[in-house]
Amino acid sequence: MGKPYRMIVQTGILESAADYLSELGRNRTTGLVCDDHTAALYADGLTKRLTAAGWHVRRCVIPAGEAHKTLQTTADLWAQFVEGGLDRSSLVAALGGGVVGDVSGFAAAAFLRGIDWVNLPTTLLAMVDASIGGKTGVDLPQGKNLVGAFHPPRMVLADPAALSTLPIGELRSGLAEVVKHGVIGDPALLEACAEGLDGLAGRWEWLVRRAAAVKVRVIEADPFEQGLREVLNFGHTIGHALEKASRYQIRHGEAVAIGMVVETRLAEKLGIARQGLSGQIKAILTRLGLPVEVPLGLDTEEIRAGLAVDKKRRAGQLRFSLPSGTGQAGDLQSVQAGVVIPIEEVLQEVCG
Ligand SMILES: NC(=O)c1ccc[n+]([C@@H]2O[C@H](COP(=O)([O-])OP(=O)(O)OC[C@H]3O[C@@H](n4cnc5c(N)ncnc54)[C@H](O)[C@@H]3O)[C@@H](O)[C@H]2O)c1
Ligand SMILES: O=C(O)C(=O)C[C@@H](O)[C@H](O)[C@H](O)COP(=O)(O)O
Ligand SMILES: [Zn+2]
Repeated sequence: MGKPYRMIVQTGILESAADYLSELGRNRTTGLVCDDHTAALYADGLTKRLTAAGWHVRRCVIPAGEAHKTLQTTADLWAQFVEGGLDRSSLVAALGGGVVGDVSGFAAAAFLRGIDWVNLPTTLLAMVDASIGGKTGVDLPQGKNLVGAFHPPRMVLADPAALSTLPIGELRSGLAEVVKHGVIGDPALLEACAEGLDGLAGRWEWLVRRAAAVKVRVIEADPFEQGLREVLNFGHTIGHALEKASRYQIRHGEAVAIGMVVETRLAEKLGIARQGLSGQIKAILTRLGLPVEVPLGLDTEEIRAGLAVDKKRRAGQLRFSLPSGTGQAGDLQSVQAGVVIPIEEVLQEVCG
């Protein structure tokens, strides 16, 4: 296990990020990694405050979007780190969503054989999921997240105030992972999500804390995915294949939403899930405005190719993390990992 690190969820915390980061050492250089959008929205304020606190800030901007979660973007970042004079005492600070976090963390993991980084998540998805647990990495043309490293951040500061500028489609995408965490281990999250977006107004800090807490429980028990952590992949075996087959036109959370419904139908057919569970999950996702059906027009062979490279496979067999019911508070037993299903059966369910 890496060094323990703090995650703080607090509205307005980005305003005092410099104070928190200074706990990790002073007068250091930070490579502040943002994408086009977070650079325009949040980088100036943060740079000013970090500079006032004695940090030397080198801003490194990457293009926004999953299509840029690549080795090329990582190589561009490494070049910016060198030009910016980053050394082994420097700190990479990822200011953005899951894409910025995954690429920055991976760049930090390999730069000079590994330097510290912190995560300042600005999307709901990154606050409740991507910023936690140290999975970093990039996509290859062959599939999602195929290259990466476990490299936990030194600190995570999540500021729900940043959600005020987040486009609604991105907010919905993050809610899919909240629903996933609800199924894994917190019925209160599912009840809140069943109220729809209007019912969540004014409750974002509560929601982020509660959803993040489920992931924290899982990764504390199994940081390097030796077993239990695979439950966090519920919806992802199919979700990742759909993302790739859509050339990343489907957002990660949207693909996971569809993946959770289809994978729960498979669980019902296998007798793992009680009948009606897929309908219950589908109703909550629909209420949140998330897609629940595989879009027409995706190429079956592309989906097959995406499934075939899933990282949970063993000896050529696809393994799924499937729910039996919805989680009980304090219990992480509702999703069963390692369920083997033949690819033709899966494609039949996905493509009809
Ligand atoms: N490492 C992990 O454990 C983990 C977990 C879940 C997901 N992921 C990965 O995370 C990625 C998805 O993350 P995401 O949904 O945050 O996507 P993203 O990083 O692409 O962000 C979505 C969009 O929102 C913009 N944005 C970010 N913050 C904003 C703000 N506050 N206001 C306005 N716009 C803002 C971004 O520029 C981008 O256009 C996927 O690559 C997925 O594989 C990783
Ligand atoms: O942290 C995990 O473990 C997860 O599975 C969380 C997922 O939501 C996330 O999308 C993750 O990036 C998937 O990891 P992968 O190992 O399937 O690439
Ligand atoms: Zn995910």
